[in-house]
Amino acid sequence: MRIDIITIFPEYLDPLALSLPGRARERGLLDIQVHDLREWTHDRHRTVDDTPYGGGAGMVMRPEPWGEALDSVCTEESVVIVPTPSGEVFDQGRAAALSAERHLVFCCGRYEGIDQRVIDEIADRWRLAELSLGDFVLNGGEVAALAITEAVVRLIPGFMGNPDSLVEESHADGLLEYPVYTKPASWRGRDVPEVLLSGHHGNVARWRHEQAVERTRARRPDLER
Ligand SMILES: COC(=O)c1ccnc(N)c1
Repeated sequence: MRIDIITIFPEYLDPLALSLPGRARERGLLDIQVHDLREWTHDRHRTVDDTPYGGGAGMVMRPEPWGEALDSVCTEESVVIVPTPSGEVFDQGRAAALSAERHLVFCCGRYEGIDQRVIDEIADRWRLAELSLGDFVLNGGEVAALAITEAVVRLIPGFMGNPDSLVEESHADGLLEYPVYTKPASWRGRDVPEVLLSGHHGNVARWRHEQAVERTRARRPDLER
């Protein structure tokens, strides 16, 4: 998979060089390129924003630099992701679908947003995904691009050292994950549930499923089937 991220704060994406994505890059599973949107400006001040038509506070990102950046980066197989609070809510199912794609392009907006004609241009020429991390506002799309990238690339076949660890994750089966324990068996007077020390795999599996159902019911009734 190749991922291109276009932003006016490229250093915000430095964490992608660490840990999982860094190792996958070395193994050739993943190629991530971060681009400064100002590469596609031509004025002395490298201007990327201007005042909004119709008035109002703040600034809007100009369409020209975005248009040139997308012309330069996108191909016919690109999925162009625009992180925005007004997008569809990103979830594990979407992460799995995106992990099967060959090319993701992230457009990280700042200010009051990107001129709508850029979004319309993307929708006409490539596959557009306007995605939200949830009902809250950030100062820019970079944090969301980091989160979406991590959620997606860890699902790429061959990416995780132990693929078994992906099977019982939260949301993988539509439920929240069960509670986990490790040594010591007793800690500050708190004991590990007996069933987990029993060595009876059937009982352990049953207990874990019951815990996942109970936790989902309590915290995320919207996920209940
Ligand atoms: C500028 O982008 C955002 O504020 C944003 C992006 C994705 N999800 C959100 N909840 C907010």
